[in-house]
Amino acid sequence: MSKILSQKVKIALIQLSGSSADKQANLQRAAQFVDRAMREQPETKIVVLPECFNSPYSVDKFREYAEVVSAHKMSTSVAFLSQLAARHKITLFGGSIPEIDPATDNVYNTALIFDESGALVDTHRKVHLFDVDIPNGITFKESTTLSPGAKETCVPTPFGNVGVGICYDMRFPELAMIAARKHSAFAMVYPSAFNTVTGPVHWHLLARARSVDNQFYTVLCSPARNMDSGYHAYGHSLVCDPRGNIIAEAGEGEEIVHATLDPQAIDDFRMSVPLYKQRRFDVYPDVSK
Ligand SMILES: NC(=O)CCC(=O)C(=O)O
Repeated sequence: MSKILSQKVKIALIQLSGSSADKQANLQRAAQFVDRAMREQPETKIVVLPECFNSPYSVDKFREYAEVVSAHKMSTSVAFLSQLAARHKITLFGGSIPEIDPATDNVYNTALIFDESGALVDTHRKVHLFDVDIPNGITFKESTTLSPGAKETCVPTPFGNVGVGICYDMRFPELAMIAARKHSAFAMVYPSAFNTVTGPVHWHLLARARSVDNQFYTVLCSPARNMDSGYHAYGHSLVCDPRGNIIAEAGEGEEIVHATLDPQAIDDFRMSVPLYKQRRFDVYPDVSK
C-alpha cells in the first residue's frame, strides 16, 4: 500500500457560478453546494472550492472584498468556511479569497485550508500573479492591486499531504514538484479560474503535465462560466490521475464533480515507471535556480 496516500478517499469539487457582488450570497451558495455534495456522496472527505469564490474576480474589487485572515480572530469568510468544514467533518480547500495584511496593507489572493474540526490549517498566498497580455485574447494584471505570496504550501490531511497552488501557479511546475518530492504529497490542489482564451489550450494540458511529472493526482476547481460577468471562467473542474488520465470533469455550468483518489493508482504507476529511482541529480544537481 502507498506510503503517501493511506486509503481510498472521495473528493468533491464545487464548480460554483462566477461570484456575484454579494459576498454573503456567495458564501451561502457555496454552503448549499457543499451540503448537496455531501448528500450525494456522504463518504466524501475532501471538498474543494474555486479561486475567488466569494468576490468578483476583478483587480479593482480585490481590496474592497479583502478580509484579514487569522486562525484566532476569524473574519466573515474564514468563520463561515470553518463552520462548514466542521459541520461536515471534511478537509476543506476553501477556494481563495482576497486577503489584506493589516501590517503592510498588501492584498493577496489567498487559499484557505481547514481540517475536519474546522481549524484553519494553513493559507497559501498566490505566488505567481496572473499578469498576461495576449493580443486579441485577454489582458489581465493581478499585480495592479495584488501582492505575490512568498512560500510554497503543503498541508497535512488525515490521508497524507496535499500541495496547494492557485490557478496561474500551475504554470510553474516547481510548486508541484516540491510538494511531491519534498513533502511526499499525494495530490496537488489548485483553486482556479482559467478563462475562455487560455482554458481551451492549456487547462487540461497543465493538469496532465503536473500529474505525469509527479505521478500523483492533480485537482483543478474552477468557477462555472457566467457570460454576464466581467471575467469568463473556463469551467471544466477536473481530477487527473497519476498517469495523466482525467478521471472526472465538469462542463461549463454549475456542477459538482465527484471522484475517488486511489493509492493503488499511485503505486502501480510508480512501480511500472520508476521515475523516483531514475533521477540523475548528478546531471542536474540544482534545478531550482
Ligand atoms: N486566475 C488565473 O490565475 C488565471 C490563469 C489563467 O487563465 C492562465 O491562463 O494561466
